[in-house]
Amino acid sequence: MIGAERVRKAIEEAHRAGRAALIPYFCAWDPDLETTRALLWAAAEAGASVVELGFPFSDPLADGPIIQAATQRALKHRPTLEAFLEFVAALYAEGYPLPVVVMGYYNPFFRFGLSRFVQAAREAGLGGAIIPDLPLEEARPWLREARRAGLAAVLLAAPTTPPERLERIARASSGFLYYVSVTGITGVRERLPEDLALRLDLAREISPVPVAVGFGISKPEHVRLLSPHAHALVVGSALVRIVEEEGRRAPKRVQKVLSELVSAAER
Ligand SMILES: O=P(O)(O)OC[C@@H](O)[C@@H](O)c1c[nH]c2ccccc12
Repeated sequence: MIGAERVRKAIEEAHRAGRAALIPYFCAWDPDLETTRALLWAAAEAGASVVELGFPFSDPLADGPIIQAATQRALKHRPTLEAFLEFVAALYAEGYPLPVVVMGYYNPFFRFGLSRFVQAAREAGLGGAIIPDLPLEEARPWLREARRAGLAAVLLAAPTTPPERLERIARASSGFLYYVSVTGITGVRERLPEDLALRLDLAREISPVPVAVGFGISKPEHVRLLSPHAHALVVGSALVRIVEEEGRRAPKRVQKVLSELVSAAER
C-alpha cells in the first residue's frame, strides 16, 4: 500500500475500533536517534495510529518553547535528510507497524530536491510529509510530486481559515487534513478554544480526507472532549516535555502517558 493510503487507512482503522486515532509527535534525534527509535516503538505499543516525526530545522517558526528546545538538542547531531530517511528505512526493516509522516520546514526539502526527496521517501517507506510553512498557493510543486509518489501531503488549516478556503485545502490534502486548534505556536495548553468542537464538525463535513486536530492537546480531558469531533488527535509538546525531563529514559513514561490518551480517545 502506498504512503497516503496507509496513513488514511490507519486513521480509519481506529475509527472502526470506536475511537479517534492518536498521532504522537517526536523530534528526530532528540536527545539522540536511538531514543527516537525507542520512542517510536513505545508509541506503537501504546496504541498510536500514525507517528509524526519532526526533522529538526534551525528556524522552527511555528514551534513553541518545548519543541524549540527539542530542536536545539537534536541539531547538535547535525541531522541530514539522507540520515533521516535511512533511519525510517531501518525502522521498517525491523518491522515497524505504524505509518510515519515527517514534519519539516520547507527549506531542507527544497534544497534536497523535491522529486529526489519523494523518490527516496517512498523507497524508505515514509508515509508522507507535513510542511507547515508551505501555504496552499506555494504548495503546487510539492503536491504534484507527492501525488506522483503516492505520499501523503498533509496541509494545515486554522480557525481563521474561511470555509471555502478550508475546502480547497482539504481537497488538496492527502492522508489527512491537519486542523490547527489555535492560531499561534505549538505548546501545552490548559484550555482549548470553546468553539473548537463545532469548528471541527464543520471541517469534517467539508473535508474528503480525515481531519486531525493538533496544538495544545495535552491531557486525557482534552482528548475526551475532542475525540467525538475529530478523526485524529495530534499530541506533541506534552510528550516532548517528557523527553526533555527524562532524556534517554523517556520511552517508558511516554508509553504510559500515551496509553492513557489512547484510552481517553474511546468514543
Ligand atoms: O505541541 P502540540 O501543541 O501538542 O502540537 C502538535 C505539534 O507539536 C506537532 O504537530 C508539530 C510540531 N511542530 C509543528 C509545526 C507546525 C505544525 C505542527 C507541528
